[in-house]
Amino acid sequence: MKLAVIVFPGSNCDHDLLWAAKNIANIDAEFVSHNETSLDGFDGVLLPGGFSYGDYLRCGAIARFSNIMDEVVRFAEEGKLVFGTCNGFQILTEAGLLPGVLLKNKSLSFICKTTPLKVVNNTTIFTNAYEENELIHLPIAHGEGNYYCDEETLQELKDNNQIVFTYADNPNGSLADIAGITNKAGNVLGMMPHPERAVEELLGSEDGLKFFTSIINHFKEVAN
Ligand SMILES: NC(=O)CC[C@H](N)C(=O)O
Repeated sequence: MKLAVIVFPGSNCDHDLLWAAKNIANIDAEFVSHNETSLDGFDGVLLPGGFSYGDYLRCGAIARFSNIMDEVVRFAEEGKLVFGTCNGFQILTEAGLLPGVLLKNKSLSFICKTTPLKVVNNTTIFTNAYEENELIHLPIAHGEGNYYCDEETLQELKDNNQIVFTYADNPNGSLADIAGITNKAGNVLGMMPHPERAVEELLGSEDGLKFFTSIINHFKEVAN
């Protein structure tokens, strides 16, 4: 099993994501430039946080047209693992791979802190190692993390069990306290918090480790 970590101009969590996957969780992973046109040889793709293209127009709005995104769309459609954290989540919504949008935080300020979250769906390929409703602590660092969608979409998210993480203490005004959602098929996850920044005691929390363990569990299951 091998994962690609996409590097966009302005990504700043790409090294954190590769470090967490490769050096901490022992998942084979490699950087892939946004300019590449193929993800052959990879089983899943991770979109890191950052300020791709300087957040111009809207966060993720330009990155969504990168060469590699056709392959990310293909992975999503083929049911392969696709994950985006923070700016990665914004790119996934801009690409139409996840419903809704990320608006400016209600406070209009950039928020950088560790925040409590609830794992409301532990049946996904990204969260199977967590307990249902487990309370975890992960860092957030964003200016535009205020999730919004229309009522019909929210109902669909609820009906299909697509809401995966909710904030226990809503920091940014997100609708229904949403911190992370999947697509309908469950193979694409976007979340504003950073599991990759919480994988070592040194970082203040190890609560992100089970995110990577979940992915390993999933691939073990697929292999059997
Ligand atoms: N850490 C990040 O990925 C930040 C995402 C985006 N630049 C924002 O401020 O919302």
